Amino acid sequence: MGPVTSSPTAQQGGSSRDAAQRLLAELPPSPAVWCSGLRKRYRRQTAVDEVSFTVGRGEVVGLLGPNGAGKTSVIKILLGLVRPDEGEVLLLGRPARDPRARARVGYLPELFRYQPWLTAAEVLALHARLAGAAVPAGERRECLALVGLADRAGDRVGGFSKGMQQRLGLAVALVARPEFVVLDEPTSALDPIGRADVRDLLLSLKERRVAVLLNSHLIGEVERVCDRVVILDKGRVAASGTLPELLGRRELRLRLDGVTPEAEARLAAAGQFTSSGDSFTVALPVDPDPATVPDLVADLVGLGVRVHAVEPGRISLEERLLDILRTGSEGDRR
Ligand SMILES: Nc1ncnc2c1ncn2[C@@H]1O[C@H](COP(=O)(O)OP(=O)(O)OP(=O)(O)O)[C@@H](O)[C@H]1O
Repeated sequence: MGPVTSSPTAQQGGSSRDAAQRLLAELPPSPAVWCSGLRKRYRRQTAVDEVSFTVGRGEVVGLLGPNGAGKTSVIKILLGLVRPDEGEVLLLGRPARDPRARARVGYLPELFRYQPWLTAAEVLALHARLAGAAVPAGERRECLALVGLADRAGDRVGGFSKGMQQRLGLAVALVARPEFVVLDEPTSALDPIGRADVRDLLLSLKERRVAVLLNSHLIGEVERVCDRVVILDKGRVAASGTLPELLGRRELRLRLDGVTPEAEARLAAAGQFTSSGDSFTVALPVDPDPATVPDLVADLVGLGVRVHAVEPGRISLEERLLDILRTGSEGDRR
């Protein structure tokens, strides 16, 4: 038999494989999470219903909703801990149950307990090993310092307060250099300083392009750190979008007396309004014409209304959330 030479077809195969690999390398990385059409029922209880959303790389997304809305169920499905009845999940571009994807994900569960006989440093070492990551001891110490537990590294977890255990949980979620971090109520046991620390920590993760999914009932916290919000209600996505998209609606708060039916019609022409006693709130378009407010006030005065106060404002995420949950849907639902 003569020497083995690669045939032109094999060379072509090789070069097209190289070209395909180059093309793949140039593609933007897959999102941290992509999920579509998730459904989960527990007996007669629908916990998750047609849920689809994405968390991009480096994005901080807030998952909001009332008790029982399905937030933890969605998180468990995304992490491959609960199998959905329907729907698909890709975690860092791989199926959620793929250990290679899960090794790159940090998770702080809502309810957790670490082995009380281990020290904080041992818990971190254990979790780094479980994730298959070779994290040097110095880096593990830094991780404890990041959550304010530097001086408790050698203490047994059984003697930790609830807040200290939650701080340790955060360190566990971060120790294996994750690309995606899921935090289920990370500040429920923390004091105000601890909450501020977590806020700084989330901002530093954002800077490092680590994606975060944050489930929290502390709406102000979500409003400060999240790029985007997904609101769940009765297992469904009631609304989602960036904060400017969700809070885009501007409001005008007025204190008026002598409001006649004509004046009410004029208010309604400016935007949908609600009233309580002498307080009127008009929902303005996202980008109102600069003349909208002075024209409205001039017309109201012309109609004999006495204008005591005019206060422009933007609604808070909390108000928007309550609005969405009370009306059960959202006008500009995405
Ligand atoms: N393992 C389970 N077995 C039976 N029902 C479950 C289970 N897990 C969740 N559920 C039900 O699914 C629904 C959604 O629960 P889930 O814990 O996902 O809500 P949540 O939005 O995280 O609530 P909370 O804000 O109170 O933590 C609830 O009605 C709950 O009772």
